[in-house]
Order: sequence, then C-alpha cells, then structure tokens
Amino acid sequence: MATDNPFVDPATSFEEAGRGSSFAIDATLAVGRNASLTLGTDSLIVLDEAFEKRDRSNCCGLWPSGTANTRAIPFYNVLWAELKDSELTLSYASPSAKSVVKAATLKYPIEYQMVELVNKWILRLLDRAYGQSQRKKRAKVLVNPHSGKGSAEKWYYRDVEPLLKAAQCSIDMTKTRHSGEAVEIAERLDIEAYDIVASCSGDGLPHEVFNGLGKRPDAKKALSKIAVVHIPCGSGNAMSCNLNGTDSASLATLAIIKGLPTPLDLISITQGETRTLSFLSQAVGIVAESDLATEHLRWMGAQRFTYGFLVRLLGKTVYPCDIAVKVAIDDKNSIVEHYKREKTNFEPASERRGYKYLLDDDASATSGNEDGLPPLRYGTVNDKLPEGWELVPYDKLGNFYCGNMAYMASDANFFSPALPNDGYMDLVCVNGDISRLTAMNMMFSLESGKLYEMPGVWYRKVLGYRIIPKDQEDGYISIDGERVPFAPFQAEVHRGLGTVLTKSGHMYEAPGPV
Ligand SMILES: Nc1ncnc2c1ncn2[C@@H]1O[C@H](COP(=O)(O)OP(=O)(O)OP(=O)(O)O)[C@@H](O)[C@H]1O
Repeated sequence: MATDNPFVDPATSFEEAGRGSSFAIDATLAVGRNASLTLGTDSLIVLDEAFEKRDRSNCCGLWPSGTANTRAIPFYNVLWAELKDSELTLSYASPSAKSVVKAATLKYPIEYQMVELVNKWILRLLDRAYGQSQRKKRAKVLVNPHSGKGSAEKWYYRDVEPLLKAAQCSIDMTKTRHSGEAVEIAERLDIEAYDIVASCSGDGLPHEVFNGLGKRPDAKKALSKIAVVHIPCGSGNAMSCNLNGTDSASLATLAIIKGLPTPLDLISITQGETRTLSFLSQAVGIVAESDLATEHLRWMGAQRFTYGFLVRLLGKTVYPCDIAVKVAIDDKNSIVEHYKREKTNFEPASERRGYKYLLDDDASATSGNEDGLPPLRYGTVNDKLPEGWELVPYDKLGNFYCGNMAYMASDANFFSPALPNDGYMDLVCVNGDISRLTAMNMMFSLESGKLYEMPGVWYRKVLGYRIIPKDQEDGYISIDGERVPFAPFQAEVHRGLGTVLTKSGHMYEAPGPV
C-alpha cells in the first residue's frame, strides 16, 4: 500500500502486517498489550503507545517517526537485541542532534510461551542489522588525549564507548602517553585477540598503527587481519571522512560497528635508510608547507591551512624538484572510466590484494611466502633509478601531492577519483607560476571534488615515483600530515596490503568524479 509518509516502511506497512501474510506474521512480534515490533525492509518499526506519552517532542524532529506512537529505526542503527530474564532489550543508536547519535534502549516483557518465537525473531533482526558485517567486534582502542584541542578522552567516554558497549563489542582501551607509543602497541599486539584497532585521534595515530603492524615479522598477516579504523577526535580527520563518511565521533563509531573489511592500498616510502608506510598522502610544496609551517597558527583551527595556502598562492611560490614517475593511467577520461568500473565491482576482499595482472615488474605478486612487508619492486631511493624511469626537472613546481584517499579534510575532496584498493596512488602536480585566478578557482573546486578536471591540474594514477627537491636549503615534506626530513624520497604502492572498514566494502564515502 502506498503511503505519503516517508518514515513508514513502504514494504511492510502496519496494515499489511495486520492483514496476515505469513511474512508479516513472522516479521511482527506483539510485545505486551500495546506494542508491536515489525521487521520492515530497511527499518525496525516499533509501534508502542507509550511513545505518545513519553516523548511527544520526537527529539526535535530528528527521529524518523511515522506517527506519534510509531518509530522506524533503520536497521543500520540497530546495535543489539537480546532476551534475558523474560525481557527483550533492543539497543540502537538514536539521533540526538544533527550529527550525533547516542545509545538508547527499548525494553519489553516477554511471556514464557513466546521465548522461542522471540529468539528466532532476534536472529532475523540481527541478520538485517549487521548483514555481512562482523558482530561483537573485539576492539583495541587508542585514545590520544592531546589530539586536536584535547577533547579526545571526553569524546571517547561520551560518544564512543557507550555505542561500542551497546553493540556488545569488547573493548581494551589505552591512552597514549607519548608520540610513537601506538607504533609499539601495534607491533606487540596479539592479533588473534582483536579484530580492529580504533584510534580516537587525528590521522597521526592510524599512521602509527599501520607502521607498527608493518614492523612485525608477520606484517602481511597482521595488516590483513586487523582492520585499522579511525574515530575522529583530532584536527586532521581525513581518514574518518573517507571511510566513515563523517567527522563526528559518534557517527564514525556507528559506521565502524557496521563496517565491512576492505583492503587498503599502502605505500612504502624510502628516505635515507628508513622505510615507512603511508596510508593517506605525501606532499611536497604548497600543501605541505601550508599545513606544517603554520603550526604557530593553531588558534585559527582549520582556517590556518587555508590562510597558509593563500599566503603562498599570492606569492606564487615554486618548489623546484626532479621527479621520476611510474605512470599507470595518465589521461583524465580513462581515470574516470577506471573509477566507474570499480563502482560496480563487488568482488570479495580476497581478490583485492596483490597484483594479479601486473606481472612485468611486480615482485610483490610473487611474495606469497614472505611473512613481512612485500619486497620493494622499484628498490629504494638509494638504488639506481628503476628501468624505464626518467628524472624530469620540474623547475616551476608549486604543488606535488600524492593521495591514497579522496578527502584530505572534511571540505577538501582533493582526489575524488581515488579508490581504496585499485593498486594505484593518485598524483596531482600543479605549477607554482599559474595565475592567481586559476589557483583560486582550483581551490574553490575542492569542495565539489572537481579539482582533477581543472585545466592546469596534472592528474595521474601512478605505481611509484622518486622526488628530489633542489635549489632549496630547507623545506617541508609531509607524509600522512606528519613532517619528515627535507630529503629525496621514493614511493611505491602495495595493492590491498592494509585493511580498514568501510560502509560499502569497496569505495570511499567521498562523491567520486562521476
Ligand atoms: N600523549 C601524547 N602526547 C604527545 N603526543 C602524542 C601523545 N599520544 C600520541 N601523540 C602523538 O600525536 C601525534 C598527532 O596525533 P593525532 O593522530 O591525534 O593527530 P592530530 O591531533 O590531528 O594532530 P594534529 O593536531 O597535529 O593534526 C601523533 O603522531 C602521536 O604520535
């Protein structure tokens, strides 16, 4: 039956349920004299006369409620259900403000002759609530009390822990005491005891977790078994925007509770004698400097980056470098086609790791017996240039920015064609001597994710590169937002080496180029 009310589940209206198709009978549970619970298409529909008396206000209109005595709880928001001591408890994430959810419960007495029916109904509810997502995830939680403006701990107790508990997740929380501690924790982690490592922080802590897992003798297994997830509590929260589609701590927690394991490309960076992993970005030039050289402007909050960017833009600053790139796709139309194909590719996670079809120079494809990190296909920055690579002078370079995710901040969809596990990095190069108007237009295009298509933006999908800064005494290089020495480095990507949780199981949450 058609209904005008957007909050009434279209497939299973109450009247249909009442008319008694066998589906509706199975789907509807009468609980007590004045309440019923119906499994709809997308929602659990609760009809409870007590709602009318309890909360007439409907929580400022945030809760999708059909009428005063019904509530449609999207299955996505259902956290748990259990029958204990003749009482059915439903836990769910209830919206309490525009981008905040809080754990809430509904309780109904159940008569003993209903027990079997209710238990079956609970199984069906949890199937719909979780789908392919693992239930009762075992979480190692890291909280950086110094993240952002120093609120991570407060937000953890207020927004995160109650939801994880309501979803029956097991929690082992550690507050980090110093920089580098998350590396040590991940390196020593009992990977059989946990499913996820969740950082309540900015992007810095997940960077440390990937690197800790990467240092282990069983790095390959650890990186594929443990999902590294992010609960946004810092000043840079790009990871959560891409994977959870939000920079709200509570919404991110819900996304993680319901998240699907997704292989993530990771990038090996060699610089001097070190090899580190990058999961988010590498920047040389205006972006690195706007971020890292404006620490003293922290009081400006997120605006400090824009301010730093504009100052350098107006000065037409250039950052000369020699760069060699191993290109995979170099024209914008083909990049969009590549993205479109991936949108409709639902192959399982197991098919999204390693380079099945790239046999020419791919050592990582043949490294199946190696337990540690995959060998480097292109060697290190100290080796001679790989075959076919050519160092090209970029004397007018303004911005060298390589991304593995789309959003670099909640309002900056820099790399809209980026994909979690296509095995490529997205590389943006822009000259520093472009007109100020062109540069400003590029900046404005970030919000809509259209930067890649702007004239003057050189956008490529690449497998590796070497970059050697020149004619500059000192400067800024950023790896995942952290400063590293101003020295040559080389990068190569490993397809699906890491693991994260996403909502879709294969895409980022940013709107893509199409
Ligand atoms: N207790 C601590 N004291 C000082 N630094 C810490 C502590 N715990 C973690 N760190 C370090 O803080 C750095 C930044 O952390 P985080 O991931 O929270 O990013 P963030 O707050 O967004 O950072 P920023 O504000 O610098 O962008 C990490 O590199 C981490 O090593």
